[in-house]
Amino acid sequence: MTASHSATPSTKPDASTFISDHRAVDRTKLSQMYQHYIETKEKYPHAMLLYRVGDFFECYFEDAVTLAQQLELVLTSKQAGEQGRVAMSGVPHHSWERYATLLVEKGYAVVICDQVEDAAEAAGRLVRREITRILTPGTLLEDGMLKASRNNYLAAVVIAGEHWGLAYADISTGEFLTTQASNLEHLTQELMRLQPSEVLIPTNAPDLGSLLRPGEKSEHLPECLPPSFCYALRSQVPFSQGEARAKLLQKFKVRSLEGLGCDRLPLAVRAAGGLLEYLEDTQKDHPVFLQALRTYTITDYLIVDNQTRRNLEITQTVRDGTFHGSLLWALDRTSTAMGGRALRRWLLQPLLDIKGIRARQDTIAELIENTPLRQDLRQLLRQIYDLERLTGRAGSGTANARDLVALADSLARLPELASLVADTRSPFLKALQKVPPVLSELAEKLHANLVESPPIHLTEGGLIRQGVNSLLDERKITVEGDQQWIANLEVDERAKTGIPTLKVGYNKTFGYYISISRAKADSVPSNYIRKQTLTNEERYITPELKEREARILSARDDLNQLEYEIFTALRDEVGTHGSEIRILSRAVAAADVLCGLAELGVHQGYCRPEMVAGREILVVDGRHPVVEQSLPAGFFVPNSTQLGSRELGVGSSEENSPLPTPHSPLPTPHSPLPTPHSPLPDLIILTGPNASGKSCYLRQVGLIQLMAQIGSFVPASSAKLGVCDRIFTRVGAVDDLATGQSTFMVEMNETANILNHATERSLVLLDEIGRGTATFDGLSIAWAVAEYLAVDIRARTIFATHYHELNELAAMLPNVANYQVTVKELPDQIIFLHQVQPGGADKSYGIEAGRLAGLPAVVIQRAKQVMGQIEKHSKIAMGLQSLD
Ligand SMILES: Nc1ncnc2c1ncn2[C@@H]1O[C@H](COP(=O)(O)OP(=O)(O)OP(=O)(O)O)[C@@H](O)[C@H]1O
Repeated sequence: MTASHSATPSTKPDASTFISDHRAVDRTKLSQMYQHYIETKEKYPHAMLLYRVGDFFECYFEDAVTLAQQLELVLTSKQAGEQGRVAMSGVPHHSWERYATLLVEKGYAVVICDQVEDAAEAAGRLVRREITRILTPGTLLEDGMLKASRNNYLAAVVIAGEHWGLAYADISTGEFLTTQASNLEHLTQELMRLQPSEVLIPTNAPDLGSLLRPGEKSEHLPECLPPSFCYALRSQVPFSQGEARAKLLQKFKVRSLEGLGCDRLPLAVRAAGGLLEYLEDTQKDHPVFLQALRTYTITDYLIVDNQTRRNLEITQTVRDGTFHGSLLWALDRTSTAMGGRALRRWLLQPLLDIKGIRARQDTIAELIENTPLRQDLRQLLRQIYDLERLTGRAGSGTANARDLVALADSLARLPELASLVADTRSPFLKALQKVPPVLSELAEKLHANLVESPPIHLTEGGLIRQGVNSLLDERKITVEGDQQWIANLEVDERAKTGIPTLKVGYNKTFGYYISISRAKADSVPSNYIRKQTLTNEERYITPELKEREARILSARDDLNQLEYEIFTALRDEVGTHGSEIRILSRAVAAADVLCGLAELGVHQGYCRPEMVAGREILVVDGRHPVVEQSLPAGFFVPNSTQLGSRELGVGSSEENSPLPTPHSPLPTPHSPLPTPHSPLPDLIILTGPNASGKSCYLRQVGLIQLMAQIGSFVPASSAKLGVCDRIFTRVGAVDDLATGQSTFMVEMNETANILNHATERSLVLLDEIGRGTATFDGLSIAWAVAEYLAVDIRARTIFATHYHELNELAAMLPNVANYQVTVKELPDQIIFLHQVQPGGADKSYGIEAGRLAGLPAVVIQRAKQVMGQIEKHSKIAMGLQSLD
């Protein structure tokens, strides 16, 4: 590697000494290669062009500057003909994938222009180069560029007023879905759920084809699209109804879109068609194999907005964004990459349909009951590689021989899986029984053709077994014979010359040679022709050796070419079975998720929740699934929950005593605590000292509900749960500096969103409201919000607060109850019991918490004095008292 290519931090070069703008050059003065570079670059003005020159991929002009800056490489220059020096930066050819991945992760599209012939073949003329790959964040296939545990989505969006269409595909797994809905907020939420790597938007922007990197602003980016994604600006044409429809009909070889479920969804069709066109445009040489388009409806699933997903730490923690400590981390016992991705999808899209939930529960129950089946399945699943992605790579012609061997190994396991589940009742497991015989035959064929551990490179031979192809075998015998001749040559020549250190060697530049130490150089035979002199040795050739070499090299090239052809035919054959393999992959993924959940249920002592159509959330001895796993066994204190049992408008008149109308004068006090026979509350005011466990309890209830709606068993001794339509959370906000919003404004926006969208079927979890403003304002808002949720909406709500005044609501509203997290107060310390019990706390122990945190004693003393005074003269307390 030359210094100019080394991956060391860039130093600031003197830009006046070279040209870094390709438009500023006189092309006629550039040497031929640079002319070709510019021609190629102009076809892909918005991508980084990596151009193969010998052992490096190089960038010139502005791309060189970007490459050096983004990847901290040295920026240097290169003589480009009479024109002078141009900016240059480069990376070693064997590690281009690593550098391309980094660029793609930073939101760049990368075009690979490779040499497609040997420099020697070109013999003086310009080496032939071609575009071999176009990489954009949403169209990756390469193993090393994708995260095994998550899908890599390419999305396309079409917006028409308040209506929108969204299509998305993972080209590595073949998933392709589309939907249409109204309300742009839902579009934002859907994109946040998917976290696409790239989003296509049709625009009239002048710089079509460009890729906006995350955070990059553009007037062409509609406001409802979150700035955190990469956006590709595309022409409107492929997103038009006519073009898009035609593209879909042609791709899926159907006469109407009815079968795909989107014939009446014009925006969904336009988005899907535009996405297909993009794939054709960027993946010319790597045809993308997609499964039939599926149409879905966002309201068929539990809506968990982004805020709630974050607060409940479903896929990553709030504190540091890590996977470790998230719900997914706590639940994932899957054995395959496909199962891991499916579990993530399930968690991000829980069900509303009780039947669907119960079907998953039934399978988990069966797998829990049948321990041998569960264990055997898990054991076998561990031996199955990523069939979805291996098939995708085979279909697009990017799979190597190791991929095909892994695929064959996995396909060969499918009949074993099928026989394991022969007696199952579960439709999920039954799906594994249907292994088309053609797939077993394919596995056999791949095993019979490919060697057990083939090399990564496809053009250097060593891929195909003996006996597969007679021509190949013949050529192998010739090459082996020639190699033996070379091996014998060393022995013969040593004997002839009497030089025991004589060796026969090979290198790429000189081919085969005879090497003799310089000390013996005088005694070489006369037919030796000296070729190279090194410090300690002389290298020779003989006419005979060269003749043999030509034969060997040409035979070897032929051999390698034939092996490559046999290999690509096999790979294409795998591609033709893509659909069958992917159908089974999905079955394997679902079985794996359910097996993992069963395993988890057994080891963590989870129960099967009874899913009902009503509104109740009844949990006996519930636990937080993540905190429980982070604490030593037995340390977590279980707590029960009873919320919202009454069906609205149903039941006895006694049970359904009318609630006060919104904002009517507050009613007279009611019994503050629910007795076993009294109706269960819709809203719980939860008080308790700092760090007693309020937040943990809130989240526990939300997580149990969410787990139940993916069909999982839950951490509790028993549970009866009505299906929720949405889960909302509001948890201590942080300043949103990016949008310039204060803590309080973020909090109010989130609260407004909840009050505007929650229904009596929703679960609302509020962790403090109104703390970011003056005490009176905060308390008043908290009171009004609680009242609105309990009276106007009647959403099932847990409201954790340090405003003990809210406890008075329970005395006035029949569907509000007070609970507290208890502590034991000793003379010089507080013991956290983490028990949630009926009743309201009357103390916060905030000053005590300050003492424990190390505030100076005088400050603590003074704080106690001030508190005494406030309590004595508290207008808040007086005001509320007067409501009685
Ligand atoms: N049920 C429980 N069993 C055991 N430990 C618990 C339980 N609940 C909470 N904890 C522990 O107590 C710690 C504090 O809990 P949490 O953050 O929920 O308190 P909090 O009442 O919300 O505090 P604050 O009012 O200061 O926000 C947690 O980190 C957790 O480790």
